This record gives sequence, C-alpha cells and structure tokens, in this order.
Amino acid sequence: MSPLSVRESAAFIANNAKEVRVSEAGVCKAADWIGRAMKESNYSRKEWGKHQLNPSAPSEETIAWIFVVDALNFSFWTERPESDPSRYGVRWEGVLWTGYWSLCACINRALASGTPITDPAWFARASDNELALVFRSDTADAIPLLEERIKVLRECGQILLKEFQGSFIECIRQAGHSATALVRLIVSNFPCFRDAHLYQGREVAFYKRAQILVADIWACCDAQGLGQFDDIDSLTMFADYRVPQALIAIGALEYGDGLWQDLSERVPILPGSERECEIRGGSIHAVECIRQELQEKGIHTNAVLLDFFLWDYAKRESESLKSIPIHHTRSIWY
Ligand SMILES: Nc1nc2c(c(CN[C@H]3C=C[C@H](O)[C@@H]3O)cn2[C@@H]2O[C@H](COP(=O)(O)O)[C@@H](O)[C@H]2O)c(=O)[nH]1
Repeated sequence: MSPLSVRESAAFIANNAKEVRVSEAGVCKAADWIGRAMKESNYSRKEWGKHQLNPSAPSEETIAWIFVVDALNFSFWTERPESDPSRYGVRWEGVLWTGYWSLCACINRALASGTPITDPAWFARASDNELALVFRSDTADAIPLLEERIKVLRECGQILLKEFQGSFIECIRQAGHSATALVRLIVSNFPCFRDAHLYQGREVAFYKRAQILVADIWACCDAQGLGQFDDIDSLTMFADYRVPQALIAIGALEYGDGLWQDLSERVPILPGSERECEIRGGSIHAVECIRQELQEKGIHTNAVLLDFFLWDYAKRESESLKSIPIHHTRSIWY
C-alpha cells in the first residue's frame, strides 16, 4: 500500500499524536504575526537567492548545485553545544559557517578549487578520499555522517547517469511543470530521498529533501523556466529539526512535558520513532493550519514560503530561541 500523501500523513499524525499538539489559538496568533511580518518585509521567493552562499542566477549549473546540496541536506546538529568552537565548521569567504550553511560552503569551496562536485559524472565515480576532501573541516570535528554522505552522492550520481542522461534537468523535464510529479519521480528513483515511515500501523510520508529540492529550484528560478511548477502550492513544510523550534516559539506547536524535558536534556529521539513522527507530522500540520488561517484572512501564500520564512526566522533569532530545544535524531532524511 503506498503511503498517505504528506498532507494526509501530517493530519493523521496530528489527530493521533500523544506528545505533540497543534494549538488552534497559537495558529491564529502565528498567522497574524507571520502575515504582518511577511507583508512588512515584502517576503517572497526572491529571498532565496539573497543569501551569499546560494547561487543567485538560474542556470543549468545552478540546478546541478541545488540537486547536490539537497541530496546532502541533512543532520548538521552535533553532540557539542551550538556555540562550541570545535563543532564542525567550514571557513569560506571570511566566515566560519556551521549547520546547513557549512554544506553550501563545502560545495562552493570545492567548485572554486576546480573540483566538479556538482557533475554527476564526477561524483558518481570519485574516490572516498576525493569526496572526504570536499567535506573537510576547518575545526576539530568532522562533518556528521561523512560515510553516509559519500554513499548518498555515489548512489545519486549513478542513478542520474543511468536513468536521466547524467543530469537532474532531465528528471525535471519528465515532471512536466508539476511539483507533485517531480517529488514522485524523485522518491521513486532515488532511495535516499524516500523519507517515509510507519506510524501507528500506517505508512506516513514526509519527503522532506525531495520537497525542498523542488522548492529550492522553484525559488531560485523565480518560478520561471525549469522552476515553473503549476502546482507548487501542493508542497508542504519541510520536516526538519529547525522549523519545529520556530513553531514552538510562536506557540503554534506544543510539546508534552515529558517530551520537552527529554529534548531539553538532549535525550536522542530514535529515527522512525513515534516521537520523531509526531514532531515532524505535527510541524507539517501546524504550517498547513497557519496557511489556511491566512487564506481565510485573504492572504494567499504557500507552505514553501511559510517554511522558508520560519526557517530564516529560527536562524536569525537562534540566540533568543536557544531555550527551546530541538530534537536530536541522527538521520539522512533531514
Ligand atoms: N524546513 C527547512 N529546513 C531546512 C531549510 C534549510 C535551508 N534553507 C535556506 C535556503 C533557502 C531558504 O530561504 C533558507 O535560507 C535547511 N534546512 C534543514 O535545517 C536543518 C539545519 O539546521 P541548522 O543545523 O540550524 O543549520 C537540517 O535539517 C536541514 O535539512 C529550509 O529552508 N527549510
């Protein structure tokens, strides 16, 4: 039986969750605040290209860059506290980047040194040492899950060469400007994007990296050309470990006391566990509720922009949000 859609999965989890709750009152307040903040800052998909590490101009190379980054866009949290100078970091353009941005810095550093890290013909066949060099650290700690990243890259490269004439652009073309079709093509052809799990006996799908891959292409190409997706609104929030923190901060999502306590003590949350599914599914559902609330106020947006907005907010306010715990699940899915 194929899994529920991501939206149905999130609703099923939210309606059956034991330790996570979407707060109606919190959703209303959050929608108010986000609606105003997005309007004041004229928030749009153009924000995507403004970050110095993201490519700013759409091109075939940019699509290849986005594919590699989103194939590896997972698990940057470390056992050390976020402020610890030993945690994995990459120095690039005068900044020591950590977290997700450390990955972008690795890719840009490799390209600048002449390593064709975004070319499937290269990364499908590169040696472990050549790939490990791409992710080398400028601090004491190595990148988390290095072996898994090498395996993911090699597998994705081989599939692109075998099934899509060596370019993800062929995959986009086969999707015919449909975001849903492209997500389906990605998860059916690339095992490392198949982010689906069992929750209370039902197969639920989050497809976090498959969805953000489509969303990043849409945003970077400003919904034109290869980035034109007529059903972009069908995507949901991308269930990572950062946006749940923002949703808790704005009161749209609530954790039970036991879960909050364990997260605060950095008790690991096991991959595929009920707790992990409830945090991820609850977060997706909370963003759906915020989107509907805004819709009822006549404010049209979509889950992609809400997600980007909340992720950027969480990163910008990381100091003031540090008392709100994130969940520590070691996983290649997000
Ligand atoms: N839901 C959601 N998750 C996202 C992103 C991004 C990158 N987004 C940038 C690019 C364009 C946007 O405008 C943003 O500027 C990374 N992640 C996830 O976060 C986690 C890393 O966190 P930390 O260790 O604190 O850096 C990890 O699971 C990673 O997969 C997003 O946008 N949405």
